[in-house]
Amino acid sequence: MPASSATRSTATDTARQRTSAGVSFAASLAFEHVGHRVGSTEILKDISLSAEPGEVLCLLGPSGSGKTTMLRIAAGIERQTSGRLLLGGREIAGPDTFMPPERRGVGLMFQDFALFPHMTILDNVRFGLTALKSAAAKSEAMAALARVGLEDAASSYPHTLSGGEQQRVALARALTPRPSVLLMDEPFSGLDSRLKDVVRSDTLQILREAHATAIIVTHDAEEAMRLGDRIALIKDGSLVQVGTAAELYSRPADLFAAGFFSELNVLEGEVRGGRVVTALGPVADSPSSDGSRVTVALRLSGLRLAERDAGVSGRIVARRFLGVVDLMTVAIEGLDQPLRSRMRAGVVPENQRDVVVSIDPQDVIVFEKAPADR
Ligand SMILES: Nc1ncnc2c1ncn2[C@@H]1O[C@H](COP(=O)(O)OP(=O)(O)OP(=O)(O)O)[C@@H](O)[C@H]1O
Repeated sequence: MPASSATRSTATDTARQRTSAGVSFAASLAFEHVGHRVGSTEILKDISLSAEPGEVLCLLGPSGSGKTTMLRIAAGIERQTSGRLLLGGREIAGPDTFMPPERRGVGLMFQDFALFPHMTILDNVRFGLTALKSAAAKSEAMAALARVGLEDAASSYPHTLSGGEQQRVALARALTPRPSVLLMDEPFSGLDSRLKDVVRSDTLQILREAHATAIIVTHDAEEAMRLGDRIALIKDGSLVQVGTAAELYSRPADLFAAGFFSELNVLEGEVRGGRVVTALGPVADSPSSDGSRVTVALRLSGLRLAERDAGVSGRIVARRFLGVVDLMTVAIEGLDQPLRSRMRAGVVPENQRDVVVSIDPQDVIVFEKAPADR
């Protein structure tokens, strides 16, 4: 009898019970100067990027930046118009080469999971194992279900499973043929936010156990930070920056990259005597010569408001309680636009309007070039 989703163990329980996957077929996947054009539209521009064996690489970028197109090219569903693609160092697509999708050993998992509704969970998982005899395929598929903690759901149908369970079945199905690289397009976007956390950490653990190379597309910076060994930030078909979460957060390549990882106040600054000076006073050191114009990004958490202290005077013009923090908008003399601050809730008394504004140097990022140059 099929197990009902109510009697099945939770994702957290199953994370403990799962059998571990001794799969190790990871390969590197490299884009070398890949460009893609459809008619007169340039969708990808000279992308060079490599996912190393066993690495989880997140492709992060706004809607329409070209992330899905990169996955489609990697899978062989689409052929790039310039550049080369290498799998384990071997060219699989280039000016004179094109290996068809079924020979690449690259797995694909899309956001809607795409389970076949009329097939049992077991049949869904063994669907990709056409090369194996029936008994071997069944035991491989059962092992894959055990890996995601859903052995007892084998004879159930997809609609009886929760969103998180369906996602784990889709992951089992994608991993069963032991792809050398697994490509995942927004795999958690259909899950509600509480379930997302559990399923994401389960997925990461399963990918680690399988030693799989994975490229995961997301438009959510926090998701990329949680999952990726490295993050590749894409904008308008170009690679903006690639690095660890800490590198992208602390040393963003430009204002766009900085704004993708935190909400910002943006100020104009000028270098005077080796210091960047803004309407909030000196905010950072600078190697640039006196008189250079710079752009200063200040994370909202770095704008401190106090009743009294050293700093410039400001007036709170709007305030919103967000639970852990208060989001406050503060007008400052000499600045056309008010600035925003996120501070621990209640630190600034509710009736306080006039405040002293100072900054936390850790939350200041200086861009030496003017935004127009970017
Ligand atoms: N076959 C096509 N013909 C014309 N334009 C296309 C084609 N495929 C993609 N595009 C365009 O290329 C751009 C990149 O699309 P892509 O789906 O790769 O972006 P994305 O970053 O994955 O976006 P999303 O997060 O919204 O899925 C978009 O502007 C899209 O409209």
